[in-house]
Amino acid sequence: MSSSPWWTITLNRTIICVLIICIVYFSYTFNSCLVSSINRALRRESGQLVKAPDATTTSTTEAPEMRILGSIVRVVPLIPGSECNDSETFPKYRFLQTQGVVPSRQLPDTLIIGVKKSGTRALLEFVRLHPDVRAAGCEVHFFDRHYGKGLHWYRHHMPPTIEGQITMEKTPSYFITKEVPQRVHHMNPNMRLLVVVRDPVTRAISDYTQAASKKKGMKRFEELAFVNGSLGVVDTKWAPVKIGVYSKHLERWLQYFPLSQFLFVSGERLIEDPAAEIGRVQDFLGLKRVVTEKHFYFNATKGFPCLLKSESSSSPHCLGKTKGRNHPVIEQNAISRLREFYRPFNMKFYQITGINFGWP
Ligand SMILES: Nc1ncnc2c1ncn2[C@@H]1O[C@H](COP(=O)(O)OS(=O)(=O)O)[C@@H](OP(=O)(O)O)[C@H]1O
Repeated sequence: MSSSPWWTITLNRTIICVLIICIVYFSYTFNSCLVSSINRALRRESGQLVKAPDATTTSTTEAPEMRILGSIVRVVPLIPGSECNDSETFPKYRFLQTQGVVPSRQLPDTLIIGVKKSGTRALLEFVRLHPDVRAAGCEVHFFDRHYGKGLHWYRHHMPPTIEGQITMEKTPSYFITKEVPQRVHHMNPNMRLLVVVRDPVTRAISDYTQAASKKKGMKRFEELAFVNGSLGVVDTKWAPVKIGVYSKHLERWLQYFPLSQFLFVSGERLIEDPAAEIGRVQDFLGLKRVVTEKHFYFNATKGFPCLLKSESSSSPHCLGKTKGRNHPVIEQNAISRLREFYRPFNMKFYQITGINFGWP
């Protein structure tokens, strides 16, 4: 009887080992995917998840479904923090809990108060890469819409933190809502306030583009931005125009907070050089510069900086498709007229903040 040579036996054993490892790996991966998607579905059904009112909501509801090995799986774009109160599940907290450190929810000590369509989502997603920053994923709207619900309600919408971590929230409408500065001051007079600003003309067009994407048959920008659509008198009552008068809104905030508690972030620089702008933010918050150029890459298809990894995802990803929309072409006369309108307000804003944002 001829016995097999030793190398065939070794080869067979190696093949069997590799096969076993593969089976274990695939069944583990499949099971964890299945369990997490079942969990998500159950939590969604039981109404525990409050959806973000901006991009993230849109992306989640539009996410296509596909069938994998008989299970229906929803393909959710890689947008971090798309759900409120999603933070307990992060492994770092599970580890800390086993060490006896119990994270707890705190009221925010830092707010991104605006400005709408200036890059507030990008700022939040970039700064929360820092391990000492924890943020509510969705816009909580406590100080403008839900103030009557009280601080207990507000705190519940914050992510759990451990000592030394910053709790942050962003709701861009805070900047322009009259009652908000006083309410914030009443809760915490030492609140740190981050304000992202962008050329008010581009901002107005971005705001209009968003509104037009939600409402079919909307009038042209030029018809809405001017009284009687004549390109003569700017309609300062139209929200996309009104929001861009930054100096007026800021003056209201300055009645309650000193300038030293604000950091003004350039929306343009956040796109051109995100690492530099996030560096300023980290300095302002007294954080070590952990988020650097190594965290970003420029995605040529999207035309924007994107993240190589984030708090909730280890793979490269960009903000959702409602960030970085194509704007309609606006008549040059209308743009020039709006620039003329904003110029004195921009100058005032530069003077108050001590920063020349260089808007044309
Ligand atoms: N990295 C990156 N990726 C995509 N988009 C980026 C980024 N950085 C800044 N921006 C700009 O952010 C604009 C949207 O601003 P906001 O996030 O403040 O909008 S919102 O108020 O929360 O709806 C969005 O405006 P639009 O271009 O008009 O869509 C972008 O210009």
